[in-house]
Amino acid sequence: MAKLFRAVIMGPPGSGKGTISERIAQSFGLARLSSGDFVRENIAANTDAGVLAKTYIERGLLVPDHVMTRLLLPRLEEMTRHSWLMDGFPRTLAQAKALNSTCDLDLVISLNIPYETLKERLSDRWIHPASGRVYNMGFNPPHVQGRDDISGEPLIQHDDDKPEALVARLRHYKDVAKPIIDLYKSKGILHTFSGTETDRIWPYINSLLSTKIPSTSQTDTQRIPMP
Ligand SMILES: Nc1ncnc2c1ncn2[C@@H]1O[C@H](COP(=O)(O)OP(=O)(O)OP(=O)(O)O)[C@@H](O)[C@H]1O
Ligand SMILES: Nc1nc2c(ncn2[C@H]2C[C@H](O)[C@@H](COP(=O)(O)OP(=O)(O)O)O2)c(=O)[nH]1
Repeated sequence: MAKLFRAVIMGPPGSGKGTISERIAQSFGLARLSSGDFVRENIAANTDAGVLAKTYIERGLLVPDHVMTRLLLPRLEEMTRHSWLMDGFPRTLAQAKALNSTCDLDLVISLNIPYETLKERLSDRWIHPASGRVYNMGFNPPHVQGRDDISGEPLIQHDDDKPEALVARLRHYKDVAKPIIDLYKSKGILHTFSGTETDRIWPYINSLLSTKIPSTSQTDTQRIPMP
């Protein structure tokens, strides 16, 4: 069996984590894991952690570390035979340390995107809440305006994607991400990509991963469902 590969993608809101994760999953056969999807699935399934998480999300807060780790780490432990890419976790140093004690990461991708670019993208971001599919009216519009391509269901916009909420979100990201980035830098696994366009960043990520994942089985591409 090819060596397993574990990676994390980090970046401020709107930096392209979801878009790039999708490309990586498709090109390299990694399972794509999203902490936001896990949270939403747990809320939908009414699990204890989901019920607790909902009380924070409804108030626009991050879910506390102990809830996130309780939710995610058991899932990662089940994935001993999968290569994966995680989007949205860790978001705090405590989460990074908890992840560290569960598995050895091979690589961390950090996206460094200018503020003006983030603002433009997020004001144009529409989401299909059930699947997490993301659209941008300029970059990747849905086939039918306001409707998800696969299900035909309505798309929504998050309140916290509005410009007035964005400054605070970005400041918060910078504060909490810095120690995590420093940690991964010191481990020698951090790779930072800067730019204003995903299509221009992607070839660099693609060629880096081509050197790191020479022969993963291409059969694992999937969004992992809840048990
Ligand atoms: N690692 C985490 N730690 C704490 N809360 C989390 C974490 N991941 C997700 N959440 C909670 O779930 C919500 C949805 O997460 P998700 O990553 O889908 O969206 P987001 O916060 O809008 O991120 P982005 O804009 O960067 O895509 C978050 O706003 C937060 O409340
Ligand atoms: N105009 C433009 N929009 C882009 C580009 N890359 C991604 N987008 C869009 C897709 C989304 O609507 C929005 C944010 O991207 P995302 O992948 O959801 O980011 P993230 O919040 O998961 O980090 O920006 C890009 O390169 N140009």
